[in-house]
Amino acid sequence: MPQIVVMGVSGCGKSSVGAALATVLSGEFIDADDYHPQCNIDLMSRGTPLTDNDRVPWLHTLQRLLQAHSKNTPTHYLVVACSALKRSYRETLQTGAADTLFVHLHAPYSVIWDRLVARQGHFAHSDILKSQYEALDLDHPTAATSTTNPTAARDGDGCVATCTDRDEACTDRKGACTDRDWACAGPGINVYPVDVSTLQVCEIVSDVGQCLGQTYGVAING
Ligand SMILES: Nc1ncnc2c1ncn2[C@@H]1O[C@H](COP(=O)(O)OP(=O)(O)O)[C@@H](O)[C@H]1O
Ligand SMILES: O=C(O)[C@H](O)[C@@H](O)[C@H](O)[C@H](O)COP(=O)(O)O
Repeated sequence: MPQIVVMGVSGCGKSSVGAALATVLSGEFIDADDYHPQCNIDLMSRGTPLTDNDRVPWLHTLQRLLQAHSKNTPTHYLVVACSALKRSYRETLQTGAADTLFVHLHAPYSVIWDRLVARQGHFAHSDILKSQYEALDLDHPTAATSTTNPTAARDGDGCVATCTDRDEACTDRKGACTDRDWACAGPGINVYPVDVSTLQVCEIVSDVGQCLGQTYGVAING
């Protein structure tokens, strides 16, 4: 069974969805938040965004975990909640774990902002959210494009450039690629976009779980 990385900006629901998805898949769950060095936690607690350099050791730790899982041809899924904001980060995570799939939880800025402000007991300060959207480097289409966020708006246009490629690239894995299937975000990177604006966690898990079930022929629990 492959590795599933649940990705997106801080507050999009990675931990909630990732943990629930691992449960219905009878898989293992890892929260990338638990692998940040203390210096990164200190920065984010103060509302200071991480840089590429800050993220490198953290991403390599996660990459080793994904690689170890992939190499052992496991009989269970590994679900990792990790922001994976940039394409280069996703490529790092997939190094040595080419069968890793990504589920991108996305919503307009205002939706996520409200959730972050309401969230209790997390080290990340809501002030990092703007930088998270700015860092988000998407190369796959998403339905939601926020009018308040120029990065997201640009991604909507980016769909035109990527749709043709992803149709072909998906053929290897599934033989077909529709908007409801795993979208290919470039060679070797498969992304499944989910608009989390209105869906509850259980609905998101059901949606992703069904897609996985169709792709891998494995029934999900619940
Ligand atoms: N689909 C959803 N609908 C409503 N609230 C959600 C949803 N997913 C997560 N939340 C809430 O939003 C907040 C952020 O979710 P969390 O899982 O911590 O996100 P992340 O791990 O991406 O930072 C939490 O308070 C969580 O309960
Ligand atoms: O790359 C980063 O800047 C961080 O990893 C960030 O994306 C992540 O989201 C934080 O760890 C906050 O944690 P939550 O995403 O759980 O809010």
